[in-house]
Amino acid sequence: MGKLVIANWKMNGDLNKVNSDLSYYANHPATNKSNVVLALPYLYIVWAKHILLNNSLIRIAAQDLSHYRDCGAYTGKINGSMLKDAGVNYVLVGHSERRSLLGENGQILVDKLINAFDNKLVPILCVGESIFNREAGDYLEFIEEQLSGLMQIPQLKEMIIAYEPCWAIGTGKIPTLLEIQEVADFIHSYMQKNFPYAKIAVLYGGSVTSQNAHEILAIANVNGVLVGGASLKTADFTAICENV
Ligand SMILES: O=C(CO)COP(=O)(O)O
Repeated sequence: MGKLVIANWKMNGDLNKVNSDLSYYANHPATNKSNVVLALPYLYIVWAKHILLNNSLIRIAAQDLSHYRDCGAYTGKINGSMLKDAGVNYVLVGHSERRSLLGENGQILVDKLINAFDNKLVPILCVGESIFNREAGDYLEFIEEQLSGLMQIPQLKEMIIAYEPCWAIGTGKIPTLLEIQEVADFIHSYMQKNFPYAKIAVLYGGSVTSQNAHEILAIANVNGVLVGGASLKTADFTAICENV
């Protein structure tokens, strides 16, 4: 399996954009691949599957799921079984915007991950330090703490960890290649030590562009990229996908 390129549209786009961008990606050899994943707003997922039809290899991710595992009286929530039903393959969990804006952490994230595993979705857990932890030099301890909830998940099998330093998201600032490699190596060895039976991929995210994607994707232990802003422009996202 080649390296993954995952677009996180966040709360952007409309039906016109879904129609035009996905038709374009489905017909472009650089993007019509099973290692290209689009994380769309919930509302557009079923329609996106319709546009992609059966002949497209592109996979769909959701940007979140409920921490309530059963269906029921949870107004506004979306369960893992509904995502599976809609043809979703992957789901983001614990994106730093949700951690900081909505206070998501700890048990809520563990429950979301269990909801994903129980429904055969591959979760993409986002981790990453603030600028304070980076400057204080305790960023690896911080990330280890963010990973520690995984110990509560016996059904952990296949999952993706996205290293997204908060200070690199939407800022145009990006760690050096050695800094990315250090954290990717750290995450791989943590997962190998604690979950030797699991299939793990580690991604980098934060100010990935068509200019820097090539060298980031060349780092051995980086198994792909998670792209925010640059994934909203079809030419830029296609250029990033041309690197894998
Ligand atoms: O948060 C991100 C992807 O999940 C990264 O966003 P940017 O690529 O806009 O920095």
